[in-house]
Amino acid sequence: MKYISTRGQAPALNFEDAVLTGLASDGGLYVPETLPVFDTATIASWAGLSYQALAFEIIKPFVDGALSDAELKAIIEKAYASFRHDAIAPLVQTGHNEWILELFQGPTLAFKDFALQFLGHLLDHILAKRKQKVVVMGATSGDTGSAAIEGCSRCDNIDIFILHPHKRVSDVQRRQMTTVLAKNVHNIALEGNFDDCQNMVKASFADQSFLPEGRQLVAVNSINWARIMAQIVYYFYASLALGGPHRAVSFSVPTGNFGDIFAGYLASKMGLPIEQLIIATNANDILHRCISANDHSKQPLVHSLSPSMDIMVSSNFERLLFDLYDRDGAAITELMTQFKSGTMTLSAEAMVKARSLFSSYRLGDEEMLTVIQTVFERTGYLLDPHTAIGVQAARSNRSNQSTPVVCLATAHPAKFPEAVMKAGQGQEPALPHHMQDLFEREERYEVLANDIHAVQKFVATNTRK
Ligand SMILES: Cc1ncc(COP(=O)(O)O)c(C=O)c1O
Ligand SMILES: N[C@@H](CCOP(=O)(O)O)C(=O)O
Repeated sequence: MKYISTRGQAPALNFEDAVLTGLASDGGLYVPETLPVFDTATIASWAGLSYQALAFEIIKPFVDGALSDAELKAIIEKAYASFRHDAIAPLVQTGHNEWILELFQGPTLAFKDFALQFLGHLLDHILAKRKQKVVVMGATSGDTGSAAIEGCSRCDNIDIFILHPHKRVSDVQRRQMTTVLAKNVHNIALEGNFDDCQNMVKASFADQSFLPEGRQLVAVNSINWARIMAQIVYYFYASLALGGPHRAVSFSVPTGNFGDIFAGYLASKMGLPIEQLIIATNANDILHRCISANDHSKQPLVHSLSPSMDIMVSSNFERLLFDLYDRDGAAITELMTQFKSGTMTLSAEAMVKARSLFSSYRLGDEEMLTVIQTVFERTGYLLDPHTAIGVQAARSNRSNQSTPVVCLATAHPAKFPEAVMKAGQGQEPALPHHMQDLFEREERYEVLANDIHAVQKFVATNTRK
């Protein structure tokens, strides 16, 4: 299977090179040239498989022989061994045909562990085989960073640099990153917002001449195809548990960089019956404005109580646009150039296609707190702020009460005690056992100005010889 760029100019790559390359040389994102499509009988035959066994079936066609079956199985086993629940992604019912898919049972308590545990072991395998050392550079609004550090820090062939917006992530999120004192792990608190961090990472991929000789950058953000690929699995897993593929299921997805919901879109293209994909946003609602009113204009970034979704420029939306524009790389290049100046307008045809599967919703902080409160009062279930936005989006946008709706619980509430306390839940949600001493651990991070030269100098200086 070949991987091609959404902008049509970069060379097509095989799986291994697509994983190591991250951003394409023309500024686009890699996507598979064709998708595997599974028929109903095949999907039905997967009912009852363990999460790991299902992951093998879904990931194997994308890997396309780059790993033997035994190697792929071993990577999957290692990736999910550290999850705290045997179901890996358990479902909990919170209403009539309404389900929460708990994606926070991994080591860093967010859905990012699903892909980053996998990617960490995959990189470990590929780099050891190639005897290659790389530099990982990633941007985080709070969750990708710790999951990437947890996934990659054990790999001696990697030096990892994570940029987070200074003072804009929760204390738990920051400490999950900055208390890892391994010599190959570096945290940069950037005096800017998440979009600044992400821009800087993308610009660094475009010109890597600042790196020491012989090193290349590898992406841990969802610009890396392997991230998206691993996230497709849980859409199939949830659907199979609720009667799929003989019954359609809808999904409500708290959305920022559009990676998670894009994985759901791919699941539907691969044959999984999905009725609705609901894009749930906070006050940084560019995707909601785009789907509801074809208004894809940048607005000043708002700091919300769901900080991981404080994102204005959603990387993976470009991957969807590529499909909406019939995979025309030139059209995407033109759109993205237009967007650089602040806004872009989608064609009427693209809007019709997008709306045939996607709907959207926006929820501000105050309403989000009410959702946490009311769901807790009725069911005893404590939502994190991001998941709460997804739950309300599901309740507001569902077109069919007889279709199960699955709300993706993207983080554990203990990562956001401030918001949960504001919702009036009395006591702070407890951190799991392995994080009990998080606030006693020593921290190490560097505060840097929002200046690409300062950041690149820091990366170059701290990359091990
Ligand atoms: C807790 C949480 N929920 C939702 C999101 C949004 O996911 P995506 O960026 O894949 O749209 C993120 C980060 O992006 C997150 O950390
Ligand atoms: N919410 C994310 C932002 C980065 O998204 P990614 O999926 O592209 O890594 C975070 O927590 O860092």
